[in-house]
Parts: sequence; C-alpha cells; structure tokens
Amino acid sequence: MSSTMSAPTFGISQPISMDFPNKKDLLLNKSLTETLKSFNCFEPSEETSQRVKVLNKLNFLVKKWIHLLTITRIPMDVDAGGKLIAFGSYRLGVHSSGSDIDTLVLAPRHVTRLDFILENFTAFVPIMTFKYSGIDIDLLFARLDMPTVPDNIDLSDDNILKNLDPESVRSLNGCRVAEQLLKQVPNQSTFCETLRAVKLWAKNHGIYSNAIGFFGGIAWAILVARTCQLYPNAAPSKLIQKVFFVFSTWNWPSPVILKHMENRFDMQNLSQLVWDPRRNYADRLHLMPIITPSFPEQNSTHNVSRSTLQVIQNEMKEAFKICEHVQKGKATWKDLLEETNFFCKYRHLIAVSINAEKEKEDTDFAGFFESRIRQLVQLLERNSQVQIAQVNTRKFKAPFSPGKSQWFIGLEFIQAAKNLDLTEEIKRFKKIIGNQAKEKIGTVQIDAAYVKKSKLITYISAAELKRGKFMKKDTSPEKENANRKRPTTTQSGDDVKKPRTAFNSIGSVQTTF
Ligand SMILES: Nc1ncnc2c1ncn2[C@@H]1O[C@H](COP(=O)(O)OP(=O)(O)OP(=O)(O)O)[C@@H](O)[C@H]1O
Ligand SMILES: [Mg+2]
Repeated sequence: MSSTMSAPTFGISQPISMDFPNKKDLLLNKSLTETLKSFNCFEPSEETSQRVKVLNKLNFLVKKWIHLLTITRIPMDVDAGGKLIAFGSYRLGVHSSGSDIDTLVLAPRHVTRLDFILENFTAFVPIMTFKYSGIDIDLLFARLDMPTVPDNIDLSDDNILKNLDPESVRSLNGCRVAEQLLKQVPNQSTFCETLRAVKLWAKNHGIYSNAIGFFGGIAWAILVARTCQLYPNAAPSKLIQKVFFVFSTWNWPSPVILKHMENRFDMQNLSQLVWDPRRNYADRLHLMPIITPSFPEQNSTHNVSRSTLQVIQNEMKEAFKICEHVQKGKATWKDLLEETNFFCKYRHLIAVSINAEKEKEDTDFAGFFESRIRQLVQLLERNSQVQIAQVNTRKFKAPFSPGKSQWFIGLEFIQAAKNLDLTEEIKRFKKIIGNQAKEKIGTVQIDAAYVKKSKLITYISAAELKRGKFMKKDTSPEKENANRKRPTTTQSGDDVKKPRTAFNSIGSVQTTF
C-alpha cells in the first residue's frame, strides 16, 4: 500500500501497478514484435527515408511559398518563417507501410486560407489530399495570429489559439493532440509498440473506423495512452492485455481522460467546444466518450452507436481472453492479431450498394457513402427487434459493375423477434442519402437488399467470403462446451439461436427494398 501511496501520478489518477516486466513478459514481447513484423506492421527503411525526404521537400516548398507572399506584402525584409508539420499516426510513430501522412501548414498572419486555396484551386475541401513522390499526403492549413512562425514554435501553448478562425483551430487540434499524447505517456516507445498492435488488431477485427462508428486512430491511441498511465513500467506484451482488460470492464459512458481539463475563461468561444455533458445535451448522448487531451478537449468517438458499442465490447472481451491464453502459452499473438471473417458472425445480412449514374472521376463516392452508412445503422437500431447492426468496414467492388461499391451489414435480432420487416428503415435511408447525394456529388442509385447467407456468393467472390479466420467463441478447448450454452449476444452466428420467424419473414416476404 505504501508504495502505491508514494506512486507518482500519471494522468488523472495513480497507477494501478508500477511493476516492471519480468522475464516472461520480455520473452512474450519479443514474440509480439516478431509477430507484428510478420504482419508487415513496420514499413521498409527505404519507404521511411522516402517519407522523410518528401516531408523535407514539402516543408521547403511551404517556406518558399510563404517567403514569396511575404516579399510582395511586407515592405521590410522579414523572415516570416512558416513550416509544415506532421501529425496523426506518423507523428505518433505508428504508421504502417502505404499509410498517408497527415500534415499541417503553419502560416503567419499575412498569409490567408484563401491564398492556400487559390494556390491549389483543386481543393474545395479543407483537407487537401495528394500524392507526392509516391507518398499520400493529407494537407491542412492554419493561419496563426503571429507576424512570423519560428521553427521552434510551441504548439502546446493554448494561447496560440487566440484570434484564430475556427478552421485553423480545428486544423491545429490534430497536432496539439499528438504533442499532448506523447507528453502524457510515461514511456513513448512502449506506447508506440502497444498502439501498433492494438491498431492492427482493431483493423483485422473490423472495428477500426471513426466514420462507421467504431474507433479511429486517435481514439485507439488515447485508450492505449491511458493504459500506459495506469501501468507505467509494463512492457507492450502486458500493456496490450491491460488495454483489453481496462476497457472491456470500463464503466461506459464514463469518459476516458488523459489529463485534467483546465478552464480557459479568456477563450469563451473555444471553451464552448469542450466536451461537457453537464452543459451540452448532445454530449450526454455519447456512449463511449474518449476525450482528446488538448484544449478544446473533444470527444473523438461521437459516432459510436448502440451496436458498435456492443461489438467493440464483445471484441475486447474476446481479445482479453486470447491474451490470457497467450500468457499461459495456450495461444499465440497471431491468434490475437490475424484477420477475422465478418460473414461467419451473421446469418442475416443487408447488402447496400451505391452506383453513380454518371461516372465522375474526381468524386469520392465511396468516401461520401462510408461517412453516411452509419445513418442506416441508426435507423435499424431504432427497431427494437434489432440487437446488433454491424457494418463490415471492408467495402467491395461489385464484380460486373466497376462504378458500384457495396457494403454489408450483419444483423442480429433479439431472441423473441417476430415478423420483422425493415422496409421502412431502408426506404428512409435511401431517401435521405439520395437527397444528400444529389446536393453534394450528383445523382446516385442506392440499392439495399436482404441477403441470405447462402446467396452471398452472388454478391462477392468465394475468396472474399472465406477471407480471414472464422471466429470461435473461445480459443481454449475446455470452454467450447460452455460456449454452446451462451445466449445470443455473442459474436459467432453459427451457434446462436435463430429467430426463425424473423428470418423467414425477411427472407421470403421482403427481400428487396
Ligand atoms: N474523431 C476525431 N476527433 C478528434 N480528432 C480527430 C478525429 N479524427 C481525426 N482526428 C485528428 O486528426 C488526426 C489524423 O486523423 P486520422 O484519422 O488520420 O488518424 P491517425 O491517428 O493518423 O490514424 P491512421 O493511422 O488511421 O491514419 C488524428 O490523430 C486526430 O488528431
Ligand atoms: Mg492518419
């Protein structure tokens, strides 16, 4: 007890354990690193040096661009500086091969967003995406209220946000969050390695996507960072298990917070953006709040729904069990991290497709739709007979129609489900999205159809159908029997009791919408 009493504070509480890794932890850690390598989690060194080169070059171009604008606008000979900085997973050191780099241009007062847009008139959205020497770049812009932007600028100082336009505040936020995250963790390298493993696991289990209502990169990073604070000396092999332990038993919707929030009475307009369920009604509805660590602190998971909450929790519980087996030598890290099969979990599915009536090359139909498909999930969830509606985060190209993208939603019904008819929900979704599409990207055709599992093969290839490991309830043989008796809220569809009536009702009466 006395050691806990004297323990330092990391984040908003004292740690749970200050234990250092033992021999077994270190051995398991070695095998974890090997397994991550086998999944190509680390990019080849040539790609890393290419990224560094590209960032240096772009930084040079930004400075040059700002310099050219400065000499036309300011009569005196000033070095207005300016710079390009990276944030997101690249800044955290957890990007993998082929992933893009999130970057931000920091410009002095006399260079405006309009300059930025005009120089790059293809960009009608705040984020500009392009490929430079083979590297995908997302570029944001922030105009600071300073005459010059020095190279050693401290972005973690909140005062930097004063007098900025809201877009610049938002753009700066990503960088400020990354800086704070790295400051809040007791050991950056264990944080990075654990986060790499957790991201790989989440992607391979179909629960990595902010747009679809799961967690995105930043939310997973905060969960891992909080775990690192609670177990400051633990090795990644231990931390990964603790991530699943802490957050599968977390008392949601209690928020996950990395540091105390401070009031900024001098920045009222920005203080209003701070996540605060006492003040903002919308914040009270958040089911799994994971709060960013820099002012204005915001929830990074506002898209989470009843279904995604259940799916994430189930996945974490399963992952925790597998980690326990790994500790006991009964399972391997590969068992934890490998890709799982989505379709084995559900007997009832809806196929949703979007097809552009006219091919427009520069329109991101898939991106448009991806950020809206959770609206269908929300509509389905309002039906009290639907227990889970899970979107497969993988989208598919329709085999004979290249302009067509399709998504699948797995459905699980409550046990007593009867005469289920989802026609209304689907109709409303098609109407809402059709109208939004008309406004934003042009006319599209949206189709949604109930698909029997046996008919999936007419939608996607056999290879896709079989892709990934078919999930069992538990990896230990002794648990297999016990699992058969468990009720319907589990992951595998095969031994779940089927609501026959619902199945027949949708399957035979209402097959297309
Ligand atoms: N929902 C969100 N809430 C708050 N900040 C966000 C959110 N989504 C993105 N951001 C900010 O933008 C940054 C880049 O977002 P992105 O989705 O690329 O995540 P990432 O951490 O780079 O992971 P990935 O490896 O998937 O690219 C995040 O690190 C975060 O700072
Ligand atoms: Mg990113």
